[in-house]
Amino acid sequence: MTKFDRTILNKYFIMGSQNCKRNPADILLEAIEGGISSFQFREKGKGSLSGEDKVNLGKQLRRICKKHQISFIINDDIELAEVLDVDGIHVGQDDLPIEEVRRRFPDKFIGLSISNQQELENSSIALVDYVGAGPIFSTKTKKNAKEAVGIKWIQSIREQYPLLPIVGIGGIDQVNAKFVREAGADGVAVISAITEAANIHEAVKAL
Ligand SMILES: Cc1ncc(COP(=O)(O)OP(=O)(O)O)c(N)n1
Ligand SMILES: Cc1ncsc1CCOP(=O)(O)O
Ligand SMILES: [Mg+2]
Repeated sequence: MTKFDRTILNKYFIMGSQNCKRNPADILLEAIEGGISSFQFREKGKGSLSGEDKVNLGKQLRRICKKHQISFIINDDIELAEVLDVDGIHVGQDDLPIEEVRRRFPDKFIGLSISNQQELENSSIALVDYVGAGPIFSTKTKKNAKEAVGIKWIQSIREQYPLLPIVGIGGIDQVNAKFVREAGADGVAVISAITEAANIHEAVKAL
């Protein structure tokens, strides 16, 4: 049983090998040293690994997170959630329905992507531990990402759900992160602001 604590959303690092110009394990270690609060393994999109290679990388990154007591969240891949004994699972609107994820994983924490009011109204928010709100700003990292919704989307969710843990995602960097938090988010979820940084320790600290 992994107890969910909203502070893990503070600096939520997301990465797969397709985001890395060098060894993913080294990047994750440096990000942990810099002060990330959680990690999502998102092996997805052009250049990503599959099959045994994906599992092996997942195991390596899982071990690193366990050693440093950093929450490990799997993106989309329910089968790998079991193999890697993850702490949490993140799914979006086009993934396995949240009711099914909760039924299969009563004791893990679950995050759900919410990009607009319709998705918010049609989702069983009571079943999730947190929501990923975005894309807040435009992103070059995810092809076919939805339209950027701006920080007003965070304000809107916060008004409707005063206690719901929220993490902003999409185009967030060291300059705009503070606006996301000021709008009511518990934290920021980032890929390129860390993976593309020349100095990963400094990049995480500055978020
Ligand atoms: C924290 C967080 N928020 C949102 C997402 C996006 O999830 P989804 O909409 O399912 O898109 P993919 O990441 O699966 O391409 C996320 N991964 N993490
Ligand atoms: C996975 C995902 N979901 C919405 S935007 C996004 C990509 C975020 O990447 P970046 O932090 O580099 O904009
Ligand atoms: Mg998904």
